[in-house]
Amino acid sequence: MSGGAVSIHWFRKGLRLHDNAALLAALKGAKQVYPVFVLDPHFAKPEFVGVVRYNFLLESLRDLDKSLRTLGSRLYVLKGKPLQALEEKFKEWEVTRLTFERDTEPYAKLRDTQARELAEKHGIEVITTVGHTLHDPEQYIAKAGGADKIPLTYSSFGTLFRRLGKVPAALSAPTKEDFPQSSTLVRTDALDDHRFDVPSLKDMGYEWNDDEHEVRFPGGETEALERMRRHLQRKAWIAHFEKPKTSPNTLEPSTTGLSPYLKFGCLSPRLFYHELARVYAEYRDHAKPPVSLHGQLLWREFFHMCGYAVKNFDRMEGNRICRQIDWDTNDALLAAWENARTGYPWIDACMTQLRREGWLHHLARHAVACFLTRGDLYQSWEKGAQVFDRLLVDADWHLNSANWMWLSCSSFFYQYFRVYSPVAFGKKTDPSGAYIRKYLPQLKAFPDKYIYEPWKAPPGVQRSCGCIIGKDYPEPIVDHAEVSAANKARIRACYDALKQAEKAKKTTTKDAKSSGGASKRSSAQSSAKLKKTKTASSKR
Ligand SMILES: Cc1cc2nc3c(=O)[nH]c(=O)nc-3n(C[C@H](O)[C@H](O)[C@H](O)COP(=O)(O)OP(=O)(O)OC[C@H]3O[C@@H](n4cnc5c(N)ncnc54)[C@H](O)[C@@H]3O)c2cc1C
Repeated sequence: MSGGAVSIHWFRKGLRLHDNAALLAALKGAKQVYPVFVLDPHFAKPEFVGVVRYNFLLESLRDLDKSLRTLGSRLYVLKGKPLQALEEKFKEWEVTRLTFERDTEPYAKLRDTQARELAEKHGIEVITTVGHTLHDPEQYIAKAGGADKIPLTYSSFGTLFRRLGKVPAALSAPTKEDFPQSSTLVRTDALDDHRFDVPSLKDMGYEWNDDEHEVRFPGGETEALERMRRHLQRKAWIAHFEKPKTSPNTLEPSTTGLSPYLKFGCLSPRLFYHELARVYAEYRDHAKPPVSLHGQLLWREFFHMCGYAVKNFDRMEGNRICRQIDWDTNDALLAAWENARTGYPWIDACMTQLRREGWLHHLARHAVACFLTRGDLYQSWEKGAQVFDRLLVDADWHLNSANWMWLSCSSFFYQYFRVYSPVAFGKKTDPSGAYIRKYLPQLKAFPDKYIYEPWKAPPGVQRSCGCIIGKDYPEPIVDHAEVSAANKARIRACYDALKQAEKAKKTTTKDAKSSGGASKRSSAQSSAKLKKTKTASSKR
């Protein structure tokens, strides 16, 4: 074949054709383009990635393949370790250009550096772009003056965000015409080569059980765009959306439900941002951050920046912004929480929805995260984040870690004395417990009066409801009033100890300075720093 590049566009996140700068770079002046996704069987394990999310991924790949075929191309799904799989194809396909969207998680950053080195060793040009966030996380850091100077409150992040200027416009998807000589881009035999087809769940070692799981969010760009457009048609709803006013226990999501699509990049955050702006332009009194939908995208942006800039963001140790708290370790309590066996119907219904659908409303996430950590069970937020990371269809390393730190009062939010009640919280928006009745059918016959506290129902009522507490459904695993009071005292003691340590450090530094030898070493304990920071808004 004569002149022009032979490109691999490597899809990882960014599973879309619209607003895909790296894909467009692959197409530019190319004589051949291979859109590739590498499935690493190492991660295709229910203990790492739950079946609901894996199914979403495969559906998204199928959708991508279908869309590419309408352009005369296809998706090439390779299996194996990404670097090995790519290197094989570099040689076989005589590749001259590799393009991909930059990824910001620690594992992905290392993988991408190695991929770049490997490609360059083969003399392959590498083009990377940013498309998973509104702005490049590097730009925030540069503007802030370094990774250790990034803002750690939402309001100061808002200032930094504005200093970066306009959010870049979303790019259009390539059309058939953008694929130069599209009919020759892909050898026709490759279109029928089933070696590269998207595998089934079963092929990847997963079992789907209709009794246990439900597809609430079908994967793919097509579905993402349709969902976004459906929401955008409800202009007044978009314009006046205020997150704290949405309900955590409606039977259909009361928020957009776009998180799985943003997580996998089936939907460009820039496209969503600009589409929202068009609606806002029609309403003078539209809602504003932090509670508006733009505000939600800014939370996403803020936490992505933090996760990118702060080392060990997904753990307590060595994480400079995470307060060190003396969490307990009790596997039985953790298992009861994870398996919806706490005896608190509101908490157990949420955990059932999570396992079944891979999704929970934000405030339901608040409720179960608070319950596991500072509220009731006093287990480490890291353990809870790991469970979420496995079960959520929208599991996102940055957002999950950040929100768990928030809810456990380890970072961003410090009002440890404000604890959610596992009884009263859900009742506020769903007094008759329709949500509990859906996810915990064993309780469905209980009168409204007892649905949040079935252990209070007299034995005769329990018998007539066909559910004996302690036999058919657990007794409450802890006494909320008792443990939450004790936990508040424990967190307060941790905060006080950290304050003392900070004070002592300051005195030592002052003494060292006055004796002429100021220590510049910033200890890992600066993670415990108790600056009088303005508490970030709890309205989100
Ligand atoms: C303990 C805990 C863990 C969480 N883990 C994740 C996670 O792994 N992945 C994830 O996408 N979200 C996570 N969230 C944030 C939030 O709950 C979800 O983004 C939201 O519920 C998704 O529903 P939605 O798309 O309808 O949100 P909408 O309210 O419609 O918001 C639109 C988009 O804004 C972003 N967004 C909204 N709220 C937040 C937030 N608090 N932080 C960051 N971004 C936000 C999401 O991308 C969301 O899709 C977590 C929250 C908590 C409390």
